[in-house]
Amino acid sequence: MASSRACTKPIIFLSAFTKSKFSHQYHVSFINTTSHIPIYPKLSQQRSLVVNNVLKTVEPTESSLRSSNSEEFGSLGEKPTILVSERLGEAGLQVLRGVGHVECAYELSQEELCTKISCCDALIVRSGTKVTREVFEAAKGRLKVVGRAGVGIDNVDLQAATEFGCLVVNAPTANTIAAAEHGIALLAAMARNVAQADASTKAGKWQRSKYVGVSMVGKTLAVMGFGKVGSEVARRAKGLGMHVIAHDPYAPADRARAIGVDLVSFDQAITTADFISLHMPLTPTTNKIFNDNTFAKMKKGVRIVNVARGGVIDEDALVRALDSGIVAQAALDVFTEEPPSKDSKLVQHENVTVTPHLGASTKEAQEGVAIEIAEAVLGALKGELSATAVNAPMVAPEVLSELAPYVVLAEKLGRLAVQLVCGGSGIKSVKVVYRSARGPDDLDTRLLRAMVTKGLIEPISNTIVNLVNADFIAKQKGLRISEERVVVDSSPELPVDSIQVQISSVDSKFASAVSESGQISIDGRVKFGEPHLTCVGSFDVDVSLEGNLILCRQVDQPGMIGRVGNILGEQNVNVSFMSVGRTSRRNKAIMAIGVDEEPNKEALDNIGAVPAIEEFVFLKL
Ligand SMILES: NC(=O)c1ccc[n+]([C@@H]2O[C@H](COP(=O)([O-])OP(=O)(O)OC[C@H]3O[C@@H](n4cnc5c(N)ncnc54)[C@H](O)[C@@H]3O)[C@@H](O)[C@H]2O)c1
Ligand SMILES: O=C(O)[C@H](O)COP(=O)(O)O
Repeated sequence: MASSRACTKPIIFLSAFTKSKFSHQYHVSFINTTSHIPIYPKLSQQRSLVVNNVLKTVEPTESSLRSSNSEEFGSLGEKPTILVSERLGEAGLQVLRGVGHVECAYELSQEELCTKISCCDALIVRSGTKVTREVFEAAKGRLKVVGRAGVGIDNVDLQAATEFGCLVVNAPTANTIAAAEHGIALLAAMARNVAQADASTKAGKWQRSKYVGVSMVGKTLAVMGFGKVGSEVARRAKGLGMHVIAHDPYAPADRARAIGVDLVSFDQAITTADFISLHMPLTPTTNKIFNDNTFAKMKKGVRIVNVARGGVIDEDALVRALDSGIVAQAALDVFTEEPPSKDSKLVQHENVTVTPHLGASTKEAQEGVAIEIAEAVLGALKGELSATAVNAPMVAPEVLSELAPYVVLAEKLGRLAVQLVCGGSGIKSVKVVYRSARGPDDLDTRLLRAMVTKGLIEPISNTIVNLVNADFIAKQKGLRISEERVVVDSSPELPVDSIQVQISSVDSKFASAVSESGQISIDGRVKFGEPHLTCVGSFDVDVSLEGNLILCRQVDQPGMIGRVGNILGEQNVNVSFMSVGRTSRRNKAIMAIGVDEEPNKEALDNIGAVPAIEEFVFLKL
């Protein structure tokens, strides 16, 4: 049950002081697209790409991206700088050049990369650039996004990226077919000794009996990793008349069945296969998963293709397995170390066919990957979160779209709440209570939690918080953020009825913000699409959260509004909203005053000097 109480006390809303609700300072709009998931939280704020939460609505079609210009990054003040450290298709470069300064600098040493990165907002890499923790450190907070023009992100230190609040996006679909075709090319080339026979013939020999191959039809192929590439390889191998089995602990059996493939256990796959094709990512679990033990279980004379990642094979063990004849042949596109050393026994082995990581290297795939990554990177630079983000939670576009105004509310409540704390950095425990008519499983609060966290942390530190690093930063600062869902009887059309932020075990600068249960507590809701503060401690208020806010507690008596209004007016401070919440007639009241400008010390002193005012606080939104 909710520990929070309902705000039931009367509210006096002073429309005479109210500016048009449309003259707000904050605008939020979202981009709805199937290829990009927009993200609100000023992902790139540390580089001032999105100031005052302004995001522009654009149609993120390919054509609009092509025609887009740096105005979409208007708040950056200048075009973003994008470093492309490996060759990228021209179409993608053109998309990038339409909006940013694009520097293509290939084969950089780690030192050179670290030097350049401090001047870059985005970095685009393929598999050849190691984006290590040192690179993120050297970026000094400027790097907002790393775009991996391809699938595998094992060359990017994701943990470091997350800690530095840097989004990592990849382009996971455009090279699938190219990789699958290369897998099949290697399979067939290996089975028929194409590479070896080619070299021998070019050397003037005519060795027809030496290069007798093996047939593929009717043979069992084990596809290890039944994802995008694996399933396309399986489909093609079926077309070659092979019997295809697959191992993938996470793949749905019905997807495999649909293309006539049986999902089997790891051991079943490797013990029964004549050919094994590797298509799993390199992870701590798959690292050297093919080793002396696993080779020993394989059928003698098995043939192995690897277009996934070199690291999934213990390469020394593979040499031993080739020498002993357990593995008859291998065809490898990828290596633990790339490029492999010139005297690599594996590369030089006569039963091994090698290519230099060419799986994704078709013209078509590279153009597709380049466009895919350019769109994802530009989206991230605009404050959107690409659907291909790999170190941030995925939030469905429709969820984001309906949460848009609540996201603003959540950040502002966090921002207000922390300013109510004496010495804000001592906060340890925060609770966010969401009141909603929807069932607990029908509201994704990760984005809201991230924004409350952002609001809580940013005013009291120089850390920039976004959806990528919010949970990490909170944990790092020892801030425990718990969430509570309260089902209320309101419209299920609205995702959230109200949000309450409670901070416990702290003293407040404004004692009236402390609720009866002892925590600093503020509530807000979205009204007319705009965030409003609706409750402070035990007092109901109703003030639009824009500009800045003065909260005063006074003895409820006539003339208070006029007196404070006059003081502010004399200092040319424009009052945008006023609202008074009171406990009972002529008793205690809280006056919430929205002001466009920051009042000077004299104005604040004068407000404090009004005899009926018992306490007040100025809060920056
Ligand atoms: N050589 C190249 O140029 C090239 C090109 C594209 C992709 N790749 C690599 O191929 C691999 C697959 O790419 P994809 O696009 O199909 O990725 P994907 O994510 O679509 O598929 C990977 C599959 O591996 C499965 N998997 C994870 N752990 C596993 C395990 N322990 N055992 C078996 N399966 C496991 C996953 O469930 C997933 O279905 C990646 O390593 C990628 O980097 C290489
Ligand atoms: O993971 C990938 O996408 C492939 O390995 C392709 O890598 P590349 O972009 O370096 O060719």
